[in-house]
Amino acid sequence: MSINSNEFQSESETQPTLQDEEHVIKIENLFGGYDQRKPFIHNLNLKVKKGEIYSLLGPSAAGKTTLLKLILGLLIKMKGKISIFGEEPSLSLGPKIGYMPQDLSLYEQGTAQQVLRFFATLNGVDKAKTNSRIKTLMEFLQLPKTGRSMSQLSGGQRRRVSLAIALLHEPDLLILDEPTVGVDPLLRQKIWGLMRSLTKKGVTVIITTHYIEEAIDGDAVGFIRNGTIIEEGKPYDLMKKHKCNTLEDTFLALCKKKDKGILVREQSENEDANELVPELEDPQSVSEKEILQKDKESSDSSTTDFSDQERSKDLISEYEKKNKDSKNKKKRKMKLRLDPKKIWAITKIKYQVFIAYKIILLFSIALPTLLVLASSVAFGKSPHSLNFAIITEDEGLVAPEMLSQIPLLKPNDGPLNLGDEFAKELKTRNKNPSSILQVKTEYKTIGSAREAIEKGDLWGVLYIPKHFTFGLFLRFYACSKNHTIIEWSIGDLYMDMSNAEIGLTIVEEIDNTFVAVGDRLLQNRKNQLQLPYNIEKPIYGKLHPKYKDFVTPGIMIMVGFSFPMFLGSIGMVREAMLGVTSRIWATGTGRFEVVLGTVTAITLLLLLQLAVLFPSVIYGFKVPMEGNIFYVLLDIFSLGLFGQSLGALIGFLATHEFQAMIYAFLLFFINYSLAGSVWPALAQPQWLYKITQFLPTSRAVLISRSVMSKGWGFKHQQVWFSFVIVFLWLIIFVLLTGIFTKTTIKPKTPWFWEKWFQMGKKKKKKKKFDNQLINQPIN
Ligand SMILES: Nc1ncnc2c1ncn2[C@@H]1O[C@H](COP(=O)(O)OP(=O)(O)OP(=O)(O)O)[C@@H](O)[C@H]1O
Repeated sequence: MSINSNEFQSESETQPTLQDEEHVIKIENLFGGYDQRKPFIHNLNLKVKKGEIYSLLGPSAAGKTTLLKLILGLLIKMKGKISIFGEEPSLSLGPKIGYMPQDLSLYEQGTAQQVLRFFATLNGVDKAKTNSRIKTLMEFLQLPKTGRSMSQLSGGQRRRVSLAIALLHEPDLLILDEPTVGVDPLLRQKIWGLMRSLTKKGVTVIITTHYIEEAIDGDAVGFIRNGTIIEEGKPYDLMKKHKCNTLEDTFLALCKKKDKGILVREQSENEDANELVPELEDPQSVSEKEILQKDKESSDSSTTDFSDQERSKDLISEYEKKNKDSKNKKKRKMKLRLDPKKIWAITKIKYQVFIAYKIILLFSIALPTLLVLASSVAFGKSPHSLNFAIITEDEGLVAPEMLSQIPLLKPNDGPLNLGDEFAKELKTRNKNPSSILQVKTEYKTIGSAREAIEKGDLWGVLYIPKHFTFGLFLRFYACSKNHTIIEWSIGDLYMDMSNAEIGLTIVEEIDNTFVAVGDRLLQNRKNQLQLPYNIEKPIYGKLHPKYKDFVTPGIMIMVGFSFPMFLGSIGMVREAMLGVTSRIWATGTGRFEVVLGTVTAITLLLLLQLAVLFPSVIYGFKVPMEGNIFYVLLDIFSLGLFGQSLGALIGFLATHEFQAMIYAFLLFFINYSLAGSVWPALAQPQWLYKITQFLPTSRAVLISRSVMSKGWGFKHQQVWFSFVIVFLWLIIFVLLTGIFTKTTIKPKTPWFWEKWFQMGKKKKKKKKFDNQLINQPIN
């Protein structure tokens, strides 16, 4: 069933709340744009009456979108006056305005209905009305009723969803940036019919369009070129005035007159300042090509009539002063608006994005658990199956009179050969394929074994010399100090030490083998070689601690911190790039509502992650949990919030997802390596340790480790003090997030970069100047 504009109109219950002010939009001497040093919009004046359709017409890059953003308060003006409904542009006007941006500025996930419902909530439309409005608008705009996601709709259908959003809450003012692009002629007519019927009810419409001729149906037209309105008036009046049959010709004629005027003025100023400027009779004498070229040049260089450096400086200082004044005023007026419905709508829409990628969502929930699993499987265990050779040339001790001098040796043992004993013990200890060493017997000379190490076939070789046993006998029982004898009693260990962990493991195994041989031979005095102290049952931890018990709290904290940081930053940048952020601001949704909605969404995800992680860690991987689990939860949670606020700041600073990813990676690796998560922080140089102990991540790792392996709680100084540090960081960063997350379009580059670049430029200029001086020929 198709619905025409009149049917739609009957549904509409627009009750304009306007007083009878004549002008809904009034702009005087406006300067503003993206670059605060070169305001693209300059000296612009415009008036839109209540209940009229005002068409803003101009070539590409004329400043139409920039002007609309200034009207909406999404860009900060530098000078001049903008009044909408008699007020300065502000968020509180959001519900009165329906905005359709030029770009789609919508989430690609979720169905058209879901997206419409989201914006209806942000615009304060109640539930019952939302459904009927969505139904009517979808029928009117010929949108498919099937639950297809936005990404499956055609370009034109998506733009119609975008238009529907602007119309949803029956606003008093419609600001439509090219609403008829991608729409067939029939529907275009319908849209104009709809606008006409809405204006009859008091709604005001400001529209930009590329189809200049469709503006003939509007009430007023403003021709914009190079950031300023060159003429405005009623369409037919303008056509009549410039003796043209179409609006397009009128615009061209106007441009030609203006250009000719400038050319003639410039010429006359140059030739004779007193000569009269001739009246422009024939605008056709300046070609269209010249006009387009001129427009192109001015938009490329972003220069405007207002390009004079000195004036620009005045403007900036005026702008800064004004900004300060308005900030002071705002401070007094500022009210914290927190609408739970809006916050929940933002949380829900974020989930729509997650849910669209189900596999990724499941993976995200399981991610911390998978990381702990990977680390407990792969980290902290001793290396094994290491190829190792032993070459012994030991001739042993054969003289019985010598053997009898060793009182602790078992009698009638026959000749003693410590080299053989050692080789035998080493093989016995490492007989399984998964033992630490794989003892290789094929190497007969030390040269061949060393060659094998060089080739990477062996990790090491132990060489036992010819008089090893004899040398040891003389050294210990005859107490010989002779250098040669001592040399006889020492074997040589050649190692590939390129992998420290493997090297140290082999050395430890050789040490243990020597002790085992000694224990076996000195059987009457077992433990003769044991160190003179006992390691008692540890007060905390286990006698043979596992690395996974150490590393798990660290990994949990790092995931709890970094995941929200990555998700927050990249999500924010993506939304800003899509234009969703400014569209949300335009509905009048406050920054804290957006921040809280996002935080809730990520926090819910964090909760899901913890719900999977904790049982797996405690029951699956058997990591000890000696203390109260609540402290660990609180710890990860606080760090998660900290990660989110850091992510929001990154989102503010970065202008591209790639940039956000680099910032986030940088912060992740700094924290990963300095927080003591996978290696004790006490291994750091002392000066660094003193600094890193104040990182929130270090403190969080310390808390979780203390609670999990020592059972400490709040009463313990280390725990409460660490929580204080974590909370302090959290508060500082939440405040910074609030300050930086502005409801206006963010600067292209962070202010400190800009300062840095300026300093660089100044230095370069100075250097150039110095070079010029140096290169000056000396007369
Ligand atoms: N995000 C931005 N940052 C910096 N400059 C911008 C940005 N967006 C637009 N501009 C510049 O501002 C000027 C006016 O652009 P604007 O988008 O307002 O033109 P427009 O009249 O809407 O053009 P079109 O009809 O092609 O959309 C152009 O020179 C453009 O390069």
